[in-house]
Amino acid sequence: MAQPPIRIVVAGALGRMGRQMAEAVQTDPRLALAARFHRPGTVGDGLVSRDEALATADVVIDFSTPAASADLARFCANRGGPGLVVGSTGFDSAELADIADAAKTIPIVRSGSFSLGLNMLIGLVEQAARALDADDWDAEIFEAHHRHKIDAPSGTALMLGQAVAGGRGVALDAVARRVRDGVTGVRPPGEIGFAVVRGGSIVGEHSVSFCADGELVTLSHAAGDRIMFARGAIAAALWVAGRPPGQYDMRDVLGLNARA
Ligand SMILES: NC(=O)C1=CN([C@@H]2O[C@H](COP(=O)(O)OP(=O)(O)OC[C@H]3O[C@@H](n4cnc5c(N)ncnc54)[C@H](OP(=O)(O)O)[C@@H]3O)[C@@H](O)[C@H]2O)C=CC1
Ligand SMILES: O=C(O)C1=N[C@H](C(=O)O)C[C@H](O)C1
Repeated sequence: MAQPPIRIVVAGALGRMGRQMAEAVQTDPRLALAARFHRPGTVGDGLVSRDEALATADVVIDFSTPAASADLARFCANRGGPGLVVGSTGFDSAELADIADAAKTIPIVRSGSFSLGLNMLIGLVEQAARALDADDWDAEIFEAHHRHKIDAPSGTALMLGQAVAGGRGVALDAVARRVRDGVTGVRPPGEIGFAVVRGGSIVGEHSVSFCADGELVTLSHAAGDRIMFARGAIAAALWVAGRPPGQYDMRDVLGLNARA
């Protein structure tokens, strides 16, 4: 017998990704767009309040802001559901702790990128970082995005940084150089550098370069259309519906994480 469609609620509904998500959900026969909500007080014209929306949901897909996503995760955990797919980026440590806490009660898939290609690249970056000695190969991460993006480095760049750090067996926070300006001194070995461009309508470009004396290895990804983030988030929503509580990422959804 055919499965009933999974009921999706879209949060941050008037944003770039919120609009893209609603469109993608509506055209997917496995899903029903149950409701959309935006900021508190923004109702009408197809938007309902958060409380009303959540009452209709199997899964909420949320691309909004770090503060709004952390608040939503707390709220969903307190009411015992629904499960969440969180795409927002730029979280501080308190917001991340709130999400981790909520994931003790509800299932949450959170990723800085819902792109299939980018999540595959993460594994290649980790493998390269493991193989290339950090004393000889300087790791530099580049990202470019549209002029409206408000956080930096991007969530994806930080995921790539985590992959380099993981491959090297170090903590990213201990070796990340997120900004350079002025007389910065000689580059210390083992540092993981970040460079950021903001301009125009660039959807998202990322690369990781390993730079040695006389040679350079670069692994890169370019996003040409936001629709593929929306498709990845849909895959995550289908995967997370009915899962036990826990914090998952897109590599879990794609079966790319080895979990005990
Ligand atoms: N993980 C991934 O694959 C991807 C992640 N992203 C991330 O998703 C997030 C959103 O990106 P994008 O759509 O481009 O940004 P937008 O600014 O276009 O959209 C975010 C929306 O969230 C709304 N919002 C703010 N507070 C609340 C709230 N309390 N409740 C509900 N909605 C709220 C904003 O409203 P208002 O306009 O009124 O401020 C805004 O419309 C960013 O963090 C971005 O980095 C983006 C693409 C892919
Ligand atoms: O804000 C964006 O647009 C994007 N944000 C995500 C990030 O911070 O990495 C993903 C994607 O690159 C687009």
